[in-house]
Amino acid sequence: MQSAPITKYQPFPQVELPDRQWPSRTINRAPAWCSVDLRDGNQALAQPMSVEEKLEFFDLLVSIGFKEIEVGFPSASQIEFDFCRRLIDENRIPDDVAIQVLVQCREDLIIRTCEAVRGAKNVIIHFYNSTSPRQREYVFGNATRDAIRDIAVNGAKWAWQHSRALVAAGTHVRAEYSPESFTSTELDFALEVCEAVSDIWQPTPENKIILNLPATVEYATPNVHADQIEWMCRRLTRRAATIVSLHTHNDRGTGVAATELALLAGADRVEGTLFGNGERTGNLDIVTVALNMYTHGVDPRLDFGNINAIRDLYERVTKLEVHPRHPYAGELVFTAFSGSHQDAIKKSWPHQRPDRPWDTLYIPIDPADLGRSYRAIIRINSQSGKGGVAYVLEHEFGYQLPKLMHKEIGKIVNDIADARGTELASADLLEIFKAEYIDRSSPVAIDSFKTKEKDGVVKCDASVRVDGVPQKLAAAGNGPIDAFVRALGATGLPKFEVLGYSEHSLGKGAEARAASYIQIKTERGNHYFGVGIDTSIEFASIKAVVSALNRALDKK
Ligand SMILES: CC(=O)SCCNC(=O)CCNC(=O)[C@H](O)C(C)(C)COP(=O)(O)OP(=O)(O)OC[C@H]1O[C@@H](n2cnc3c(N)ncnc32)[C@H](O)[C@@H]1OP(=O)(O)O
Ligand SMILES: CC(C)C(=O)C(=O)O
Repeated sequence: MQSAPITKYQPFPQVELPDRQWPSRTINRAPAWCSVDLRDGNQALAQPMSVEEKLEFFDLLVSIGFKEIEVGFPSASQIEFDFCRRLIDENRIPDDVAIQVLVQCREDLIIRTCEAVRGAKNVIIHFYNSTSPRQREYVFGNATRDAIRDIAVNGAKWAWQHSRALVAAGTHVRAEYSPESFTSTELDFALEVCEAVSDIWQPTPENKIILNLPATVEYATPNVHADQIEWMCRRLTRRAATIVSLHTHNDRGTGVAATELALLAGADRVEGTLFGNGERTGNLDIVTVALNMYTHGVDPRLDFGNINAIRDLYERVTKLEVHPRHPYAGELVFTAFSGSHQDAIKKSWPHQRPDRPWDTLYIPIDPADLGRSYRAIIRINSQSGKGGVAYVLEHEFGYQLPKLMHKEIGKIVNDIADARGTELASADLLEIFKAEYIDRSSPVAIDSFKTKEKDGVVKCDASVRVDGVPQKLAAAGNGPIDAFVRALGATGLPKFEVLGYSEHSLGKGAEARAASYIQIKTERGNHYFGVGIDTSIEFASIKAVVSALNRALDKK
C-alpha cells in the first residue's frame, strides 16, 4: 500500500433519496432472468468458446429454464454471426425462448445484427452506448451530453427501422437499451437518455421496452446501487411500459448483494452468468441469486437440481474452475471439517423431517435439492472432532459406535491427521478403525469358540493362541462372554472385567454380519474398547473381547 491512498481515491457519492423504500421490502417473486454467458461471459474468456461449445452451452441454459439468452454480438465477428445463424437455421431455439443480440449504436452494425437474427421467433435487440462523464470525455472525445443522447437516439431509430422487416416476417422484436456505465452516470442524464430512447420505441404495457441499467464497473456499495435503481424506477414516465433490468459486475465483490438490493428497489429483470463468469471479477452470478431466493421459499423458476452436471459442463467449455467454496456449487460447500460444526450437523440432521422447514445446522440448503449427495458432508482432518469421525463410520460404513467410544476414536484419528498433515479420506478412516479395533490378533488370537447352556450356566470351550502358543480353554459362566473371560484366566494373562457392550447388525442378506462393541477395564483401571465382526453375535462379541484385551496389552 502506498502511504497516502487517501488522496488517490475518493468516496462514491450518495444518492439523494431520503424517502427510499427498498430497505423495508422483501424479495417475494423471481425476476425475469437473462443469461449473458454467451456474450459478456464469452467475451471475457482468454479462449472464447467455439461454435460447438456455444451450442452446447445454449442447450444447457435452455434446460435450466432461461427464457432470455444473450447469444452474442453478431456484428463483431463471423463466428458470432454464424453461431446466431446456426441456432435459427437448425431450429434450436424453443418457441418460448428469446435470443438477445448486443450491438453498438452504429447503423452498419445494427443492419448486420438484424441479418443475423432473421427468421427467429423472439428477438431482443440490445443496443448500448456509454454515458458516464469520463466515457464522454475520454472515449467519445469530450462529447456533450446532447451528443451522447443523440448516439442513443440514433441507435434506437436504426434498431427500430431495420427491425421492421423482421417484424413483417413474423418475428417478435423487443428493444433493450443500456446506458453503459449507468452507475457512474449522473442520474438525471441517465434518465434523460432512457426517456429519449423510449420516445422512439413508444413502448406499451403489452410491448414493453427493456431499460438495462448496468453497473458496468462496480464502484459503490450495494445500498447506493439500490438507491440509483429506485431513483430511476420512480421517475421513468413510462414505468408500466418498461422492464427495468439489472446488469451488475463484481469489482468490489458485492455483485450479488447489489442485485438483491436493486430487486428490492423495484427492478424486474436480472442479467448475469452462471457462476459469475465475466469481465474482470465477473458478471453477477445468477446461480447464487436464484438459489438465495430458493432458500427463502421463493421459486426462482430456474432449475439447478443437477448442479454438478451444470458445473462440469461450464468448467469444460469455459476452461475456468468453480472455486471449491463457491456458494451452492463449490466442491466443499457441503463439507464440514471442524469438530463443532460436525457435531452440530450430526445432532441436527436426524431432526429434519420432510414436513418441516429445512433447518439442519450449518447447511442452509438441502444438498439433495441440487442433486448433491450427503456423503461428503463431513470430512476429516486435524480440525475434526469425534462427532465427525463417528458420523463417517456410521453413514459410510454402517458402524454405530457407542457414544462412549466416540472420544477415544476421535483422538486416535485426530492424532493421525495431525501427524500426516492432510485430510483423511473415508477409506483412510476405515483402515485406521479396523487396524485399531478389529484386526487385533496379537498377542492373543482366537481360533475357535463353542458354548453350551444348561440350567442358566454357560460352558465354553475355546482354542486360543497366546504369543503363537496354542492353548485349549474351558470354563463356565453367566453367559458366553463371562465364561470366556473366566477361561482366559487360566492363561496367566492380566485380569480384566467387561464393563458393557453394544451390538447391532451390519449389512443385509448374504452380507449380513453382527457388530459388537465391548468395553473392558483392566487391573490398572484403564478402559479399552474392542470391536468384533462375525456372522454370529456370540462370536462377534468374543472377538471384541480379544481385540479390547490386545489393545490393553499393547498399551500396558
Ligand atoms: C461493457 C461491455 O461489455 S460492452 C460490449 C463490449 N464487447 C465488445 O466490444 C465485443 C465486440 N466488439 C467488437 O468486436 C468491436 O468493438 C466492434 C466490431 C463492435 C467494433 O469494432 P471497431 O469499430 O473496429 O472498434 P471499436 O469498438 O473500438 O469502435 C470504436 C468507435 O466506436 C465508438 N463507439 C464505441 N462504442 C459505441 C457504441 N456503443 N455506440 C456507438 N459508437 C460506439 C467509439 O467512440 C469509437 O469511435 P471513434 O472511432 O470515432 O473514436
Ligand atoms: C453492454 C452492457 C450491458 C454491459 O455489458 C455492461 O455494461 O457491462
